Amino acid sequence: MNQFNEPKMVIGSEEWCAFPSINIPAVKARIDSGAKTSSLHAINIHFFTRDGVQWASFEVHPLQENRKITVQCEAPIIDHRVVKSSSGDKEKRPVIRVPLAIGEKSWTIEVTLTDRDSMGYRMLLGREAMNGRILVDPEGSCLLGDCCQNDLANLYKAPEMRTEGLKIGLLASNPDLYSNRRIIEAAESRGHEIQFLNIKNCYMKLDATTPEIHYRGGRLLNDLDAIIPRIRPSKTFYACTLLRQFESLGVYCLNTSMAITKSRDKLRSLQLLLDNGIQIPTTGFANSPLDTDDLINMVGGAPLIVKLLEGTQGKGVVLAETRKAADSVINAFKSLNANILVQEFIKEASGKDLRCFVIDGKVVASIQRIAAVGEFRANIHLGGRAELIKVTAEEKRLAIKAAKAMDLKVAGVDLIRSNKGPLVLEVNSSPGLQGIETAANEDIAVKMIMAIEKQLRITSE
Ligand SMILES: Nc1ncnc2c1ncn2[C@@H]1O[C@H](COP(=O)(O)OP(=O)(O)OP(=O)(O)O)[C@@H](O)[C@H]1O
Ligand SMILES: [Mg+2]
Ligand SMILES: [Mg+2]
Repeated sequence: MNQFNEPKMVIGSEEWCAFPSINIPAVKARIDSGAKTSSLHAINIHFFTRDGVQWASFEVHPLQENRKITVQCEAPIIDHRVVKSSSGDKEKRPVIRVPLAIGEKSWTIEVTLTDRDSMGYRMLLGREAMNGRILVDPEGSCLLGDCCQNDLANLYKAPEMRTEGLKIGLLASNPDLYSNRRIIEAAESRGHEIQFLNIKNCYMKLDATTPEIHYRGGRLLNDLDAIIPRIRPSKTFYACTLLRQFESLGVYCLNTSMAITKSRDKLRSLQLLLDNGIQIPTTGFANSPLDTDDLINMVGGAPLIVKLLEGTQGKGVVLAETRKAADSVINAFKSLNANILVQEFIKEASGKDLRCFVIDGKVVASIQRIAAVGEFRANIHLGGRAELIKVTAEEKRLAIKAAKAMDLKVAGVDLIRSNKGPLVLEVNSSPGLQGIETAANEDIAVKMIMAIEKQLRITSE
């Protein structure tokens, strides 16, 4: 018996509960008597005043691994508390007081609001909320009843739970490109509705309460489930701004703005690769032509590679065979105010490199690119040819690690085989499909669509 003159309820280590007053009919909570406070996954928290009291509006994705179902909530804020998370980080969080429904019972508890997206559970029930009412059987799970997919579909309205029939936007510049045509085909073949969104025709309204994205002519782009960004380098800045807007509207972006920004900055991405223990060719970078001499020494002298930071398709990559040539090329670029990096030349690669296509932490296809005769750059656009290759386990691991270092869900990782082992040259966030689909005979576009389906699927686990 407890102070309420009722027997205590026995619950397991995870249970379904609900917050009816904020329209959350079901959320699976991790029961953790080791934690003092309870917390609920909340994003886009905005504070406002109502009748002289501080309130917050926030969004909850109540189901694990599902960002598609969003509940819009509002509640008065009773406090802001510093909470130490399980990882030891301190965070100041708003606190709300809401009735918790669990099993047949309901009582009011205090809950802190925080972004728990990276955690397994959308809610954590701590001991303060359980005091006097609950006994925990750590071996048990969902002792008060489980919720199956059907229950959840009913609770959160069935049409929103489908993983077919997603509305996908392909954010790119040219609908006729092979890669874009293939992505559109693949999405349609899997029963989704996909629309081509030309980056230059999208514009946005920044506003705390009603942020929006419009398409030329005024059409509101507000009901998309996912965006596939395919962004050419020259459009990175504007397209990433658009992507951030989509992200803040809760639209799932196959590659995030943050990941694309990281990988597009050649120097930053090389630094990030090194930070993650990934080998790259020795690289030098300097601001002033006065340091050219030492810069050349740093990468082991000539022959060496000079790369324009904004280059792509191999266009800004130059091989300087002698020290004199290196010196003049570097100084010529500098005098044009071009940003360059200088890199050790991996001669033993003999004009070959590897492209590993990574989707969702797996290498789905790999090709070897072989430079045209008399050329050291293996780019297909420069006459290189692609052939299927079986990459080693180490190379696969390296490619996966490199994509992860950039947080890219979809990445084309370029590797080069050196005497020191495989080195990463770069990580591309919008890797082309033509060369690799043809050589590897794989439907990579469909795999990209399936990664979205997986992300937006509903799980009751
Ligand atoms: N340090 C190096 N040593 C030897 N060869 C290199 C080196 N760096 C680049 N290359 C060759 O030049 C090609 C182009 O270089 P890189 O990939 O860095 O440039 P890019 O312009 O970004 O090309 P893209 O983004 O289209 O793949 C590589 O695919 C590789 O074949
Ligand atoms: Mg590149
Ligand atoms: Mg490349």
